[in-house]
Amino acid sequence: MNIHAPSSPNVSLARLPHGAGLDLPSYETSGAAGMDLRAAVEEGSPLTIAPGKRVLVPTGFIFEIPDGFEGQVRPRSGLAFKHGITCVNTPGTIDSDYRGEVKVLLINLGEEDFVITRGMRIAQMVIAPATQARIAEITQTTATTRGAGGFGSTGV
Ligand SMILES: O=c1ccn([C@H]2C[C@H](O)[C@@H](COP(=O)(O)OP(=O)(O)OP(=O)(O)O)O2)c(=O)[nH]1
Ligand SMILES: [Mg+2]
Repeated sequence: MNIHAPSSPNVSLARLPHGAGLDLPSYETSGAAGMDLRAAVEEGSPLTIAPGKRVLVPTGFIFEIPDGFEGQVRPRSGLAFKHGITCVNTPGTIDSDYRGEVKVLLINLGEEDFVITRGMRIAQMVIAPATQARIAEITQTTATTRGAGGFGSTGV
């Protein structure tokens, strides 16, 4: 179902023991920006998020994202709209040199318990270009029309 541009980066996934049998993260439509991530919670032991609480949900995979790219973990709008489930730290940042399991930090902003079962698509990951800037300290900044104006300085 995925359509790859010639410049699409290769992302390799290593399956952890508790990810056994799970479908790989996948793009659900040909133009989907994010691949859906699935919950690697134990079969028969669903994870319940009470209202106002947060949980770290395992995905069962280690990602190898190539240099020059990052993974952005974002909420799914359906879960957010229907149940108030979102990512606390959205977008979560997955560094290209990270070799731990990707986990999703969810919070329940709804009014009811939300139950996460094995294989449930809980969030999505966008692979995006990321650069490291050359950082230098200076003593004087260049003048601009905006200057220090911000936070609504240009009007509504
Ligand atoms: O939603 C997330 C966010 C991060 N991570 C992993 C991958 C990322 O590369 C690493 C560190 O993330 P981040 O830099 O956001 O966290 P930190 O609090 O700054 O931790 P660290 O000191 O390890 O960088 O944690 C996840 O699995 N899920
Ligand atoms: Mg960090």
